[in-house]
Amino acid sequence: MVVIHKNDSNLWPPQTRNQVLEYQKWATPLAKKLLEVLLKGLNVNEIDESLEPLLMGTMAININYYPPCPNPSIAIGFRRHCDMSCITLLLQDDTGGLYVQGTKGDNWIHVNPIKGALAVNIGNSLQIMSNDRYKSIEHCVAVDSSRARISVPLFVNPSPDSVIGPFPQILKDGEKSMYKHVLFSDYWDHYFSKRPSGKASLDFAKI
Ligand SMILES: O=C(O)CCC(=O)C(=O)O
Ligand SMILES: [Fe+2]
Repeated sequence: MVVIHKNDSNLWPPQTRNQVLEYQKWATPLAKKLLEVLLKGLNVNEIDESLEPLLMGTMAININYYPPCPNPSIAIGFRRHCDMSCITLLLQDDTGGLYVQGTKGDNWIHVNPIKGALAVNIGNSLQIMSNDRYKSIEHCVAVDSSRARISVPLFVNPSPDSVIGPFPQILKDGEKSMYKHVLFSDYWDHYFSKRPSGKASLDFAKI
């Protein structure tokens, strides 16, 4: 697994660096457009220079490889979790194996791979900023007994020095804030040190 953000593109092995950077370049305006559509629903009409670091200040791309597993019933490819991002654009091959939690929280739904399509997940940061109007999606990955799988998530994250909390536009009419304002890098450190399962990863910011 390799992580890329603004200034560390040199960490990518030369064999994949150009393709990864090209993909990131292609996906950035798409991510912005998707965020703009989502933010319109929160009465935020434009992602201007002041909002850009908050919503998409850090882009990270992972390449996940899941080898075939002889006994999938006792193994997991990726444990249940919510991403820390605002949104995640997920490219997957045709093996399948990604499951998302249904809205009632009691059933797993398989995300069938569709050629040429990206799955778009809401992450914890957008749930916090939207004061729960948008819900981060809990997901996990099962392994296959005979086929390998590759997925390429692009995480659209706040910059580490962003302070995230519900947008003032949402709270202006007296709506109760569900979250405190937290420094994204503190939240990130907590998430990766404790690895909280599923939706419990929102507790750090909950009031
Ligand atoms: O492999 C996948 O489809 C999902 C991977 C994932 O959830 C992640 O990297 O956060
Ligand atoms: Fe994920």
